[in-house]
Amino acid sequence: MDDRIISANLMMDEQTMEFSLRPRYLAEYIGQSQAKENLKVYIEAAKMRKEALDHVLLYGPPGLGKTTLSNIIANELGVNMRTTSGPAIERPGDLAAILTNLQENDVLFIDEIHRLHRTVEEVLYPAMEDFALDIIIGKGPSARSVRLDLPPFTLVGATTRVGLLSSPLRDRFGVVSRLEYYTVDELSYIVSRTADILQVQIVGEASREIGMRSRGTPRIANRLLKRVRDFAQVKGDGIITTDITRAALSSIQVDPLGLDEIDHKMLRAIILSFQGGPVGLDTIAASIGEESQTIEDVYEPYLLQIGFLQRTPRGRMITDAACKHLGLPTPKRS
Ligand SMILES: Nc1ncnc2c1ncn2[C@@H]1O[C@H](COP(=O)(O)OP(=O)(O)OP(=O)(O)O)[C@@H](O)[C@H]1O
Repeated sequence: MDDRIISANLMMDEQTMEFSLRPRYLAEYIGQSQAKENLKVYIEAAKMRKEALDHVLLYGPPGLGKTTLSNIIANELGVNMRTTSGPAIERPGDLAAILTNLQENDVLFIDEIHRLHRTVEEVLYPAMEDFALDIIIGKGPSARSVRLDLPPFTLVGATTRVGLLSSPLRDRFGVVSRLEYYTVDELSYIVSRTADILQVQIVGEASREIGMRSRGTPRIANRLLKRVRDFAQVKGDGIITTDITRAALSSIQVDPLGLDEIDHKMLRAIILSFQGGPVGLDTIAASIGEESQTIEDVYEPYLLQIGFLQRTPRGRMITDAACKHLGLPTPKRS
C-alpha cells in the first residue's frame, strides 16, 4: 500500500479522535465555572432575541480549552463555526473572503488573534462594529471606498497573550473571558471521561495521579493518559493502574508536579548559573537553548502559578519552594 495513504489515514484517525474527545455542549465542559455560567446567560439571551451573540475574547495559557469552548458556543447557538488563525490571514482580502462567506449569526473563530496583521485588523473593526466591510476600489486620486453589508456574526478570538492585543481590537469584544488552570479534581474527571471515550479501564487513583501531573491543563491530561495507556497495553494487561501510571510518567520524565525536562533545565539554570536570579527571560532561554516565547507562553505561567518563580522588574527569581522540589540548596543572595 502507498505510504502516503497510510499516513493520511493515521492522521484522520488522530484528528477524529481529538474531535471526539472534545465536549460538545456547555454541560459537558468541565470546570471554568465563572466563564461557563456567564456564557450560558449570554447565549440564552442571544437565542431569545434571535440575534448574533456579542463578540467573545477568550484568553489564557495554551491547552485550557479555548478552541473547545468556541465550538461549544457555536453548537449551543445552533450555528456553524468557521476557524482560522491570526497569522493565516495574510491580506485584508483574505479576511474579506472569509467574512463574506459567513451565514447569519455564524461564529468565526480566530485563534492567536494577537498575531493579526495591522492592515487586516483594520478591516475587522467595521466588520465587528457595524457588520460592514469597507472596500477601496481603484488607486490614487480616483480611489473610492464602497461599503458592503455583512451578515451579523460572532467573532470568537483566542489568545495566550492578551497584553499584545491593540486596545481598539480589545475594546470591540463585548465578552472577555479569562480561562483559568484546572483543579486536580477537574483534571481527574477529564481523564476519566477521556478514558471512557477511548474505552480503556483506569482506576480512580490513576486518574488522580495523571490529573496531578497535568499542569492544570486538559490537553496535557489527555496526552499523558494516551501515553500511560501505551505502557499499560505493552507492559501490563491494558488496565491503567496507579503503579503503571507512576512508572510510565517517570519513564517519560514527568515529575510528581507535572514538571518536565525543560522546566527542570530552566529552574536548575536559574539556581546554578544565575544564583537564583533575578535574570532576564532571554538570558534564561539562551542558556538552555529554548525560545523565549515558548518559555513565556508555555512554561513560565505554570511555574509562576505554583509559586516556583517570581517575576520582578529586574527579571525572574527562583523561590525556596522550587529549590526544595529540586533538592538543591537555596542560593545565597548578595
Ligand atoms: N473543560 C474541558 N472539559 C473536557 N475536556 C476539555 C476541556 N477543555 C479542553 N478539553 C480537552 O483538552 C484539549 C485541548 O483543548 P483546546 O484545543 O480547546 O485548547 P485551547 O485552549 O484551544 O488550546 P490552544 O489555545 O493552544 O489551541 C481538547 O482535546 C479537549 O478535548
